[in-house]
Amino acid sequence: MSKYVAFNNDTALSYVQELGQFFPTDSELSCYEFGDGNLNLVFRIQDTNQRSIILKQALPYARCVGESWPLTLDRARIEASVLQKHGKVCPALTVKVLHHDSELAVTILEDLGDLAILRGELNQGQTFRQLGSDVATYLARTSFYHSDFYLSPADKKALVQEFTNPELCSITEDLFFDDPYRVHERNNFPAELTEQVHLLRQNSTLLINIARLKSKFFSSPQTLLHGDVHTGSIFVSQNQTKFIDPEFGFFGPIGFDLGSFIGNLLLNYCAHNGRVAEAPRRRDLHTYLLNTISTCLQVFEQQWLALAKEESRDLALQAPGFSEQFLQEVLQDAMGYCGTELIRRTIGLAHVADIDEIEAADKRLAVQKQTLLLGEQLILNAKSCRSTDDFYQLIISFVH
Ligand SMILES: Nc1ncnc2c1ncn2[C@@H]1O[C@H](COP(=O)(O)OP(=O)(O)O)[C@@H](O)[C@H]1O
Ligand SMILES: CSC[C@H]1O[C@H](OP(=O)(O)O)[C@H](O)[C@@H]1O
Repeated sequence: MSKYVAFNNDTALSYVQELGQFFPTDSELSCYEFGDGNLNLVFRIQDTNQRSIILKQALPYARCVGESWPLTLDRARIEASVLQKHGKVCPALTVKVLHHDSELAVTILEDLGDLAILRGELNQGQTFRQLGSDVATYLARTSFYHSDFYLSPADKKALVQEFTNPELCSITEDLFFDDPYRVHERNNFPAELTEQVHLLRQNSTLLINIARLKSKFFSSPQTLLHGDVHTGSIFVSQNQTKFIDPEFGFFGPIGFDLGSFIGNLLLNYCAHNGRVAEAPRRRDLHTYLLNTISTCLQVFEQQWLALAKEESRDLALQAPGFSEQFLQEVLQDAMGYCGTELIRRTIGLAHVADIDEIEAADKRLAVQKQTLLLGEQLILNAKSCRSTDDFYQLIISFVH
């Protein structure tokens, strides 16, 4: 019999007290639930001396929809294990796992409450100098050390099995590659976008590119991805960056995480057109976002190629020039996935606050038209991207 039970504030608190590991004995503890994500419960347990931990628990369904959308509890195991694997190769940029119980689908994490979620900060016009290089470092190190360049074929195949994540992958497969391109009740966009959406769905070249991206998502186990790199999955301060929430993790194409991240910066870029009235301020924020994208691409490339040169263990993959060729394809994939993130966040089920919180309907609509068009252009032009500079110049040519 399963011991699973969904916690409330009281039972989460008792569970932590029984573990007896995180606070001095006789501490006066309190607990409250404050999750704002689409899927899980998140509790903070704290004492009266500023000590606190986070308890995250998966529900047997998607929290944002309810029991009508059942969802595997195994996502908690996947999330904790990805964090442990990524934390080994990139400890400074990964939230720490303090405890995990797969049967209860519970993970206890370090409390990052001194930092803030990146999406909210960007929406308030905050900037973070180290963001582009930190994200690049996380993506380069986690993707390289879980790739065929580094792992033995046997270890890699065992890990691919351990991180098979069919139910969560199926959500991504539906929301990124199917729903936006067909009529579906999960989609969500204003009537004024109908004509643009209709044209998008009739673009046969676009649909072939979407098919290519989905096919690669299905069957390209290049590395252990985070699987859901958006600006709501990154905590930041002026001197720290921490990744959380990799429950969509699985072995997939390296370009998926990189493209998702850049897609979220571009969603924020376009949203500023509807959020920030003063032109000079808007220009500064746009410049910051473009510089962050440029830094992220360059540092990712530098670090990935350096790791490939110094740490590759597979003989054939060390052939001179191969890692550069491999990386070029990663960049093309990233540009395509970046486009799919822009489109699905505009007309699919899961939107972003960057756009949805724009109060004036006409300004919001103008932003939605821009993100849809930008997404389409990035997907259509992905194959012509041969370098990080090409990637950056293509973005510039579409946003200006
Ligand atoms: N380690 C943490 N420290 C502090 N707050 C956290 C931590 N992990 C999650 N949270 C809070 O809980 C919210 C939801 O967490 P998230 O992991 O994104 O949940 P979901 O899986 O439901 O998307 C985050 O936006 C953040 O406010
Ligand atoms: C019903 S899942 C929709 C969407 O939510 C996930 O993000 P998060 O849990 O971090 O809010 C993921 O991006 C899914 O595509």
